[in-house]
This record gives sequence, structure tokens and C-alpha cells, in this order.
Amino acid sequence: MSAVCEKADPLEGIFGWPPGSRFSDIVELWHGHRTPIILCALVLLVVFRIYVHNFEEAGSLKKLPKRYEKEIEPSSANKQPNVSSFETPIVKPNGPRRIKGGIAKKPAAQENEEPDKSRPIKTMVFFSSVTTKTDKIARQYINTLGQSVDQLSRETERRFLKPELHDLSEIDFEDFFVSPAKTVENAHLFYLFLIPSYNIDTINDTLLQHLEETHHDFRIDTAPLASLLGYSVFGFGDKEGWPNEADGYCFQATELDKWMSKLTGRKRAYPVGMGDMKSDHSKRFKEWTWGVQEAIAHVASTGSLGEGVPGSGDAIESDAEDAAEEDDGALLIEGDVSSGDKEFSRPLDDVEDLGRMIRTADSDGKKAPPPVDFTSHGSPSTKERRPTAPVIKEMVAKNSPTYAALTKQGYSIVGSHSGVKICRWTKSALRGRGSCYKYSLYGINSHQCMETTPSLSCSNKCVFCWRHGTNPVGTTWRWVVDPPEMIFEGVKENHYKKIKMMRGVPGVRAERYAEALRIRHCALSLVGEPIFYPHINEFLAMLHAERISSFLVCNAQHPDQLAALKAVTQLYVSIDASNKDSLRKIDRPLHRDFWERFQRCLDILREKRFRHRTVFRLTLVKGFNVEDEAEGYAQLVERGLPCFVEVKGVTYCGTSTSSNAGLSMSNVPFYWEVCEFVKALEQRLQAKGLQYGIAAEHAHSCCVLLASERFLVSGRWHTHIDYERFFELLEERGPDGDWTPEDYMGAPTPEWALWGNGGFDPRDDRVDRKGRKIENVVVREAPPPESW
Ligand SMILES: Cc1cc2nc3c(=O)[nH]c(=O)nc-3n(C[C@H](O)[C@H](O)[C@H](O)COP(=O)(O)O)c2cc1C
Ligand code: SF4
Repeated sequence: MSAVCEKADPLEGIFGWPPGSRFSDIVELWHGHRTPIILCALVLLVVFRIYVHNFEEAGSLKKLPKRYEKEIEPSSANKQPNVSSFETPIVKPNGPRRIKGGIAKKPAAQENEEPDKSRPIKTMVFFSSVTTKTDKIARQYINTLGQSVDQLSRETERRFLKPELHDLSEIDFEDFFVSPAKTVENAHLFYLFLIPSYNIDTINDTLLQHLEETHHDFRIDTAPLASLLGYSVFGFGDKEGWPNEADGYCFQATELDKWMSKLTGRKRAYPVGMGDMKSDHSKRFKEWTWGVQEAIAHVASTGSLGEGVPGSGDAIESDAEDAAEEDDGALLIEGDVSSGDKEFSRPLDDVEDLGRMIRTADSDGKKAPPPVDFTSHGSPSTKERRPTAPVIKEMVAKNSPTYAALTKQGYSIVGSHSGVKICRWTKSALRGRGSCYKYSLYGINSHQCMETTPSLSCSNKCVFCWRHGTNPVGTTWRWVVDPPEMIFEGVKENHYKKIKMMRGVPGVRAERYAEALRIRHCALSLVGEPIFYPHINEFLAMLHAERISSFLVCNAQHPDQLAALKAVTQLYVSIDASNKDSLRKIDRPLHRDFWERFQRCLDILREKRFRHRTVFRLTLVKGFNVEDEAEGYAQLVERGLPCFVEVKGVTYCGTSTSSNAGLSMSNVPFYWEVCEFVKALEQRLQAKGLQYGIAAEHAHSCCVLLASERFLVSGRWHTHIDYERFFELLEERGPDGDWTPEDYMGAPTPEWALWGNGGFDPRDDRVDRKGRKIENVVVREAPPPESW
């Protein structure tokens, strides 16, 4: 008998399976057909989802509570929104804002768009206030602003609407900062912010957080406010509690400025201003409002914020570019000029090259004096003796490669032979990142200094010159001479234009920017030889008439012009070597009697030492003019008896021209090497009974100042200049005036600038390329050999 017991399926009969069908059969069926079954189920699901979506689109999404929405305080519950305007309020559609998707992009094309001048302009002023001080200032300001835009309406073609005032604690940020606010008149908007800083939680934090989130929101363009005409921020703070920015002074204004710059695609119309509520706030605020008003006027008449502002910050902001420049003429680290524009990249080492490219230039009626021969050797070339009428050419004609090369390097060419360029230190000082050594040594504010030359041409081809590959050279002035008035007006105009381009650069301080709009100093040392220009004295007189001081650097090759030079605030002669051989190698002079010229210049300087503040400028190039030359330099000092000896390490420019001249980084001395040299020179001077001492330094520029003890008064160095006194003396006694440098000696050299203290501007912070603060470490002694 079969003992097989058939086990009944437990699911038999359940779920309506026919009796007799077994569970294992179904499992088998599933295993056999699971792929098509899953696919069918998925298709059904997708069809169902599409169906539901199409029929329910009109339904509203749920609005999530905003994190920054403030709880309405009982006192302000019934307050009306704080909008000072006669404009009809915009009726907002109900429901949440729909954010357009899309990849975030920069508003690059915007700048080229033709501004729509038919749209009116409206300024919106946003403020926050806890203890009501900013509130009061904002309310006063909105009235003044209203009057000034009314005036602008009359003066320009643009229509201005009455400005609006918004208390940040009473508005919905989404209406203003996710995209520009909407107005019934479709106005073009300008945003201004007045905010006090608080290190406690206030509406400022909410706003800043909102701006940051908007910027990072992947659904929104990174610059959703780019269609604003511009913006600017003014911060109020308290210097007593927060003495400087590093301690948090006005930190929220800076932060707000940063986010607004990102959201608007760099439409900073004016630098962020800051005022200490307990001291200078009204002065600073007034300066800022003037600047803002100018920016609004500019935008009204031109439709844009001007060169250098929206979206064009890269070149100016780049710290790499900053590093690519050095100060006034010594040497620069810079890209090879010859890279890129091949057509214009050929270096111009010779005046003959110029002859080939210069066009005739007497057509515009410029005065063309007979060529002046500066050299005592050689006779006019056969070409010049030809009976044909001489054609006076332009030194740097607009269509020449020299012009193209110089403008590419950032020069503005004025007329046909003058240039102006905003120097690295001017930019740095505008951003509170330190001034040049002339601030430490002589009290020159870099942001008020114009660097220019009335002659781009020079009679040397120094190995370390950062421009000799592109600037013209020659021993005689054989070009059209531009009138000094034209040069003076032209260089000022171009300098200011370049300063104004800094308006939109992050970190520019409103206070310094306002000061920079008044040139106080002129460094005639850019490139070329300023006393080569036949009307240099007239040009100097124009500077002085506007109370602009003059620091003139010449190359000790034009004794007659040096002798005829009238008063300058400080007169430099470059002393690039201590002996004839070394000078020939380093300066590569075009004059055959260069050494005699050089020595005559020293004698002239000696004669002038009781009229001018005379300075020897030594540029140390390792391997060329340092080793064993201290004694030679001491002899030159003995001959010229300058008031000061400025010693500076060369900076490598890395151009093909400098490497062709045999220069490399190994020629750049370390600061301690400069210091060793200066100490050796001081000893030699003292050994000769010359009374000089090491007075001051600016380690950042590798620069040390030796001064005659004429400037050591009661044991204290007085290297700074009393500029106002200099102008008074000039006005009283004329440019040939009978006065001595001691008559306009300034206050004692500040403690921080004295030798041994580094010379860093205590008002500013040094930063690296990424804007991080750098500690000021100075190495004045040779490190132990093992660390070399
Ligand atoms: C609690 C508190 C925190 C502050 N924090 C800062 C700060 O971090 N930085 C700063 O520059 N000022 C700070 N201040 C100063 C205010 O910004 C300054 O007094 C301002 O004028 C106040 O403007 P208001 O009256 O419009 O609120 C603070 C003031 C207070 C009372
Ligand atoms: S002297 Fe003037 S131009 Fe020269 S580096 Fe200093 S700030 Fe610039």
C-alpha cells in the first residue's frame, strides 16, 4: 500500500484560485514571467502619473513658511508698510512666486544692450535700524535724494520717479531681492542700502541669509538682480567698540555689499561707505551720497554705470594683475608683452625703428620746434642733412605698435609723447591694502598720487627697465612737442577716468575713493625721461599751481636740462652703478659720453642740495651693481651729497626683454641682502666723515632710506614733507625761490616707518592674492646658511 500522503496546498480555495491549482504553480508562473509583469506595471504607473498631473496642474502649491518672516510685534501689528512714495503700489497676484528653472548664468551680454531710455528711473533706499539712528538719517536722506533726482530729471533726458524708502524689517524680501521689484511704470531701479552693523541677531542677519540663499539657489540665476541699474551700500558702526574692520566695524555693510555684488553681477555703482556713529558718520555719509548722486547722474545720461563697473571687474580686481605691477618705474613682474598680439609685439629698441613707423604729425597744427640735440657727440645723419623740409613726426603715433603695446599694458597715451597709468599701489591703497614706500618715507598718500611722464622716450635701455621693449629711445628730441596745458589736462583726465573705474571693485573704501578724486601728488617716473620734454618747467608749474607735489626721477644723462630745472618737491637721480663699466652694462646708455654726463649730473645735484630735496635712487640688481660696490657708491654720495639715498631691491619683471638682458629671479636681492648692503654703505659713508644714517624703511617694497643728518632734528628723523609749506614757499618766492629743503621739512617720521619697524601702513592690512591677511614678518639679517 502506498504510504504517500499528498499534502494539501494551504492557499487552495483562498483568493479565488480554482481548487486544484497549487500555490507552487503560481510561484513558478511568477518566476517564468516576472520581467514582462514588472514592465507592464511600470508603464501603467507612468500613464497614471501623467493623467493625474495634467488634470491637476491648476491646483496651487503649498507655500512654506519663510524662515525669515518675523513675528509681528504687537506694537507694530497695525503699522502700514513703510513706503515713502507717491507711486501706486503694485498689486501682487495671490499665490506663491513661481521660480523659473534653468541653469544659472552670468549676465554677460547685458552690458552691450542698448539702454532703454524711455523707462523712468526709480531709486529705492532700504534701511534697518534698531536704536533708530539710521532710521532718522534715512528719512532725512530720502527727502534730499528726492530733490536731487528732481533736478536730474530736469537736466537729463531721463524721467525720475520719486524715491522710495523701505524699512527692511517691514518688507517681503521676495518682492525685492529674488528679482528686481516691479513697478507700475516699469521703472529701472537703483538700490541703496543704509545699514548699521549688529553682532546680535537682527533683521540684517535675515536679509544677509536671504541674499546668500538666493545666490546659491540652483533654480535661480546667480545674478537675478543684474537688471538693476546699480546699487551701493553705506554702513554705520561704532569705532569705539569695533575699532577697525578686522574687529567687525561695519561688517554687515561689507557683507551686504558682497552679496549684492554677486546678485547684481557686480553692479556696484559706488564703493561701500562706512561711518562711525560716534564721530565721522555725517562727513562720510555726505561724501558717499555725493558719489552715489554722481553715479545716478551718469547712469541717467549714459544708461550705464561707466567703464570698469558692471561685469568688467575682472581685470581690475585681479590680484594677479596687481602682482603684475610694481611701483614707480623700478621693475615689474608682468606677462610678456610680446605674447598675444603678434602684429604689435616687436620690441622697439631703437629710435630707427620708430622712424620707420611714425606718420607725419604736423597736420593738427601742433607746435614743432627744431630738434634739440642732447648729445655732444656725433653729427647729424646724412638723412637729416638732406635739403628736403624736415618732417616732424609723433613719438608715439596712434597707429604705431608702440601705442598698441603701451595701451595694452594699461597706459593711457596723452597727445603723442606722454603717458599716465594708475599704479599698483594706488589701487592697493584704495582698497585699504597698503600704500607704497613713499607713504612710509615721505607721507605720500598712494591713492592721491598720479604716476605720469611727459616723455615716453628715454636715452637709456636699462637691463631692469620694465618698458624698454616697448617705449621709444633716442638721444635727441626729434618729435612733435605737445603743449604742456594739453598734457596736463590729458593726464589728469585719464588718471581720474582710471580711478573712477575702481568704483565697482570690491573692497574699495568710499572714504579713500572720495579722496582719490583730488590728485595731491605726481610721480614723474613712470617710464621714459621726464626732463627730455622741452617744456618740463611749465608742466611742473601747472602741477604746483594746483597744489600737486612733484617727485621727479631722472636718469643722470641730461645735465643741461637738470641744471635748468626749476623747483620740484623732490628731485631724484637714478644711480644705477658705482663705476663706468658697471653703468654701461646696466643702463646701456645711448650717449657715448654717458659717464661724463652722469658725473656732471652729480655735480649739479650737489649744487642744488640747498634748494631741492635731492635723492639718489639706487636699484640693486644682484650680479650687476651690488657686490663690492658699496665703496664706489659712497664715493658718488660724497660727490653729490644728496639729502637722501633711497636703496631699493630690483623686482624681476619676467619679460623676454629682461631675460634677453640676462636677468632672472636670481638677480633679485632678498630684503636682508638689501639691508646688509645699506649697512655696509652707511659704514663707508661714516668712514668718510659723511653724516648719514639709516632713517626709515618699507620692507614690503624692499626699500631702505639713508638720510643726511640735516634731517635729524633733536635726535629724531624728519623724512616726511610738509607739502603745504612747500606750496606756500613757491607762492611766496617763485619757482627759482630761495629756500632750503629744511624749510618744508615735515613732522617727525612716524615710529612705525623708522628703520627697524618695517614701515607697514598701520591703517591697512596686507593681504595675499586671495585677500587673506598676511602677517608682517621682516627678515633683516642673513638666515643661517643651512636654511638657504
Ligand atoms: C548690541 C550692539 C551690537 C553692535 N555691534 C556692532 C558691530 O558689530 N559692529 C559695529 O561696527 N557696530 C556695532 N554696533 C554699533 C551700531 O552699529 C551703531 O550704534 C549704530 O549706529 C546703530 O544704529 P541704529 O541706531 O540705526 O540701530 C553695535 C551696537 C549694539 C547696541
Ligand atoms: S609714488 Fe605714487 S605712483 Fe609711484 S608707486 Fe607710489 S603711489 Fe604709485
